[in-house]
This record gives sequence, structure tokens and C-alpha cells, in this order.
Amino acid sequence: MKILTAAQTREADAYTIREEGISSTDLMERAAKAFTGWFENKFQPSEEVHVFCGPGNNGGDGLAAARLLHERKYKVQPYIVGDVSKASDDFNVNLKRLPQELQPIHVEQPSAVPELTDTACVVDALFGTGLNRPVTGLYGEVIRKLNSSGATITSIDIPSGLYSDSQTPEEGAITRANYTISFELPKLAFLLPQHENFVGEWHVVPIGLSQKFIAEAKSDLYCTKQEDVQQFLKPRKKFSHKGLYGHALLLCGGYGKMGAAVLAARACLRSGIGLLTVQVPQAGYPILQTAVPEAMTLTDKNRKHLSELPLEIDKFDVIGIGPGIGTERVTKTAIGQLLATTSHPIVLDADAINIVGASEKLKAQLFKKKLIFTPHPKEFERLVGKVKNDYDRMQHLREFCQEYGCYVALKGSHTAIGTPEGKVHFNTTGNAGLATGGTGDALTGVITALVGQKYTLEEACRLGVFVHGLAADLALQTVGDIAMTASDVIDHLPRAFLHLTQPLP
Ligand SMILES: NC(=O)C1=CN([C@@H]2O[C@H](COP(=O)(O)OP(=O)(O)OC[C@H]3O[C@@H](n4cnc5c(N)ncnc54)[C@H](O)[C@@H]3O)[C@@H](O)[C@H]2O)[C@@H](O)CC1
Ligand SMILES: [K+]
Repeated sequence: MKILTAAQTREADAYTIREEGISSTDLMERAAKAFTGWFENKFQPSEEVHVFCGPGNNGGDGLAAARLLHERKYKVQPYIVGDVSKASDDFNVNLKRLPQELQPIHVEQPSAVPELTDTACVVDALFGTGLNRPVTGLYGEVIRKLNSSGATITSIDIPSGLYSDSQTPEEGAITRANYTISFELPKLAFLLPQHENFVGEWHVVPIGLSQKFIAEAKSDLYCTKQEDVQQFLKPRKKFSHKGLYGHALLLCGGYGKMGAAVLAARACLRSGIGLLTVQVPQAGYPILQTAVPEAMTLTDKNRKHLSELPLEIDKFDVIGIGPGIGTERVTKTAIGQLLATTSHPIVLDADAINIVGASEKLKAQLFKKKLIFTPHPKEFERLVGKVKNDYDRMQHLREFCQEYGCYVALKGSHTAIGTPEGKVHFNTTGNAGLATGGTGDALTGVITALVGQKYTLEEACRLGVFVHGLAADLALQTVGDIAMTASDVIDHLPRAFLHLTQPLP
């Protein structure tokens, strides 16, 4: 699914109106119906609904929604904020359509906003994608008052004041929505962690914008949905054997962190790898052989740390390295040797990233390799330096991937996968239960397994991150997010793959 800019969304609206012979007023009615459809499922008609409308089409949506909710027996009070003498045409059409008994309150001073209790529902329709400057003055005061009221706020299309695809200037007020209901496609701003407290829980509702326009629109930003990954999932063949599904090598684990190797290995096996060899420091031999009997185990000559590569490194189709390995000098040397010798794809995680990030010499060895990095935001900064905000982080992600011709799965609530072409694919599965030690080790195992099965590096990243998040979503139903462990996520990988390959009842 593509992510469009605010400007492209306006063009999509205009194109749909022009090419599909629908009036802009009817498109607004569709948007308001889609919004109220969601709203009715969430809130009871007994609740008071205060709808705050700005001067543009977002305000028009608010007026239309006020009318529709009133028809469905909600107790609605519309507010018109600021000077609307130059309001949009569709705003005016919807103002006229308000029934006699639904008189709007004109807010020309912040004091005209009533004291709202925390049982009140607010619909925020002040500004949408037409926002063209930071919100200050009266509108800013109204937003601050709504934010501090304790009422439950639902924003139409986007929290008012939030820029959809660039950094909102500091002086601009932004609605802190509990829910955001957006039209047709998500906005980039929703996917960035810094906006969590503004966007709240977000949903996208379809309004029938031209699919032709969306398909042809140029964008480097995507959301990965289930149907996307299902398209490149490879079904197993009846006459197949383990040799067809790749032989992976995991270089993981260290003294006191052998669990990282166990988790990566178990996730790798649960993601379909044909054969798995794990090399661990000597101290890990009995642990691996006992905890993961399906894996072959090699031991390093070093008792506690990774210090050497297996002799026949080229027989492996893919190498996953990093979880639990530490940053000893001997380990750094081994990573240098790995980058210098193998031509097979490598998945680098955790301390492998920290080691590479701290060494210009190793960074110089990254060019023209088949590499996937799976950093969390701190590890990513060790690769690219300090970042200013989430937009800056995205820019660094694209530049790093383009410069080194590699893939980076930058982990987060919406893990962002950067590609050498400068694209970014945001993931849409997963939950806060993943914020616990070991889930990253599991992800390394999943992606390594998929690369071993000859998925392209892009497919392995997108499918791997998606299925790992889906496993966590399935685990959520039985263990919840507080108690979830990495092992729970791995234990739910089978159901997650089943969910993708077979329609569930
Ligand atoms: N026909 C369409 O184009 C559709 C539009 N839709 C809705 O329309 C919205 C976009 O509408 P518009 O393009 O009219 O834009 P908005 O409603 O977001 O706001 C634009 C108006 O606000 C003013 N403005 C912008 N920034 C301001 C600021 N910081 N302080 C004070 N005033 C400011 C502008 O001068 C303009 O009058 C979407 O977000 C969506 O909610 C939907 O109804 C779907 C159909
Ligand atoms: K809004």
C-alpha cells in the first residue's frame, strides 16, 4: 500500500472528482459516512459529541458528520471556529444542510469553548491535509483547551495542526487525539514514533478514491499489508527435500548470552530453513545441543566469544550474525574476515552492527555486498550518527541504504525497511509485547531463514518483519502484551505462517 503526500492526496481527490464524475460534495459525504460508520461502532449515542470545525473541507467533513450523527440520535453540538467568511464551498454546502435544531456555536474567543468533562467526545475537524502553516492564535488556543479537557478526541483525517509529511514546526499546536480516522491511505506522520501521543490509535477507512491515480502516483513510501507479503510467499513443493530450503549459518551467542543464539536458532527453524548450523563459543555447546536439537552445532576455539569463522564458510547460503556476540576485539576481527571472504548474503544484528558502526575500516568493506542490517534506533545511530527527529532518521535510512546498496530493517512500532533504491516499507503488524529482550534475536533468525530459502533480500525483510509481528499479534490473544516473551513470539510463528498460507476460519 502506497503512502502519498498531502499534495498528492489533494490531487487524488481532484482526479477522482474529475475522472469518476462525482461531485466534491458527494465525495465529502462519502468521507463523512465512512467516518461516522467507524464512530458508531466505537461510541454510544448516549454520549455528548462536540464537533469542532475549521474553515476548510476538513471542517466540511465535521459538519457533515455532525448531521449524520444527529440523524443517528447522538447528542451533537457543532462549533465553527474562527473567521469562516472565506470558508470552502463544500463547508458552506454542509453548513446549510445542518437541520434547524443543530445550530452551531461560533467560537471567536477561546472562552467560547465550554468546559468539557472527561466523559465528553470531541470530534476534531479543524484542519486536515490543507494545513499550510503552524497553528497559532485562536486555533492554537482552542486546540490546547481541547487537549487539556480530558475529553476523548477523535480526529478526522489527521490530528489538526500535525504536518502529514514533514516536521511540524515547534510553535504549532497539535491536537492530541485518542483516535484518528483517515481517508483511503495512511499518512507518513502516523508511522513515526514521535507522533504517537498526537495520532493515538489510527484507522484508515476507504472513500473510493481513484485506484488508477493511486497506482500511478510516484512514491517511495509504502505500508506492507498482508496481501503484499502473501503475493511473494513460496508454497512448498510435494517432491521437495531439505536441500531445497537452504543451509543457514548463525554466528550468535557469547558467555552469559547463549540464549540469544537459542532464540535466533529456534526462530530460524520455525521459519522454514532446510538446514541450520549454529556456531557458538565453546561454553555454548551443551546449551545449543540441548535446547535446539534440530540445529547442528559448531564450536569456536574461544570459550566465551566469537573469534573465528567455520572452515567451509562458502557452503552456507546465508549467514546471520550478531545476537549475543559482544564487542571483543577477536569478534571484530572475525567480522572483518567474514565481510572480506564471503559472497553470500549476511544478516547483521545487535553487536555485529555496533562493531561495524564503530569502525570506518569495516564500513569501507560493506560496499557491493548482499547485506541486511536489523538495528533498533540506538544501533542505527551507531551506523549513521545522531539523528535530529524521526524525519531525519528516515532520511538517514534512505541515504545509508543507497550509499551501501544494502537493506536496513529499522526496528520500531512500524519497523521501516530501507532499500538500495531509496524506498521505505513500513510494517503494519506487531504490538508493544515485542518490547522485550530476545525478540530482535528471533527476527534475525526469521530473516536469515527466508534469505536461505531464496527469497530476495527485500522479500525476506518485508515478509520476515511482517510474520514476526503477526506472531506477536497472535500471541497477544493468549499471553497479552505485558507477559509476552520472545519465546511466545517464536511459538506463534507456525500459526502466523499458517495464517498467511491458508485462510483461517
Ligand atoms: N473533496 C475533497 O477534496 C475532499 C476533502 N476531504 C477533507 O478535506 C480535507 C482537506 O481540506 P482542505 O484542503 O480544504 O484543507 P483544510 O480543511 O485542512 O484547511 C484548509 C483551510 O485552513 C486554512 N489554514 C491552513 N493552515 C492554517 C493554519 N495553520 N491556521 C489557520 N488557518 C489555516 C487554509 O487557509 C484553508 O482555509 C482533508 O483532510 C479531508 O478531511 C474529504 O472530505 C474527502 C474529499
Ligand atoms: K482534523
